[in-house]
Amino acid sequence: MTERVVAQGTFDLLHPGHVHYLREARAMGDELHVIVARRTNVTHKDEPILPNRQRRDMVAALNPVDAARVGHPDDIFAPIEELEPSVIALGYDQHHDVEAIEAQLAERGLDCAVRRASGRERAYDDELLSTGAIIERILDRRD
Ligand SMILES: Cc1cc2nc3c(=O)[nH]c(=O)nc-3n(C[C@H](O)[C@H](O)[C@H](O)COP(=O)(O)O)c2cc1C
Ligand SMILES: Nc1ncnc2c1ncn2[C@@H]1O[C@H](COP(=O)(O)OP(=O)(O)OP(=O)(O)O)[C@@H](O)[C@H]1O
Repeated sequence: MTERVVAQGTFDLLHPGHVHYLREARAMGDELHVIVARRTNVTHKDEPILPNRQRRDMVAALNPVDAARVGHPDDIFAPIEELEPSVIALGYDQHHDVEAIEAQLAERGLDCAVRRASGRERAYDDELLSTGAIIERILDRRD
C-alpha cells in the first residue's frame, strides 16, 4: 500500500529550510502531499506576501512534492480525511500540539501517525532559513 505523507505550512518566500523539511517529510513515506495554509488562516504571524495559489504552485514544483493544495478555509482536518495519509509530518517549529492532533485524528477514525521533522542548521554564515528573515533583509537593504 502507498504510504502517503502530509506536510503543511505557509511557504511564503521559499528558502532551503522549506526544502529540508519537504525532503524529510517525503522520506517518511512514498508520496508527499502538501497543504498550503490559506492567507485567512495565517493569524500567528504577518500575513503572507504571496497569494495562496502562487505559494501552492511553487511548492508543487519542488522535487520531493507529489501534490500541493491550498488548505480548507475552516476545517484543517477536512483535507486529511480526504487524503487519508499514514503520516502527518509537523515542521520542527510548528506550534501545533501533537497530542491535540492525535485526539482529532482518533475522533474522526483516522489511522495516522504524527511525526516531527528536524530543523535545518545554517550551512554558511548569511544563509537565510526563514521567510521572516528574508523580508527583514529586504526591508534593511532597500530602505
Ligand atoms: C494537520 C494539519 C492540517 C492543516 N490543514 C490546513 C488547512 O486545511 N487549511 C489551512 O489554511 N491551513 C491548514 N493547516 C495549516 C495551519 O493552519 C497553520 O497555518 C500552519 O501550520 C502554519 O504553519 P507555519 O507557521 O509553519 O507557516 C494545517 C496544519 C496542520 C498541522
Ligand atoms: N530552517 C528550517 N528548517 C527546517 N524546517 C523549516 C525551516 N524553516 C521553515 N521550516 C518548515 O517549513 C514549513 C513552512 O514554514 P513557514 O512557511 O512558516 O516558514 P518560515 O520561513 O519559518 O516562516 P516565518 O519566518 O514567516 O515564520 C514549516 O513546517 C516549518 O517548520
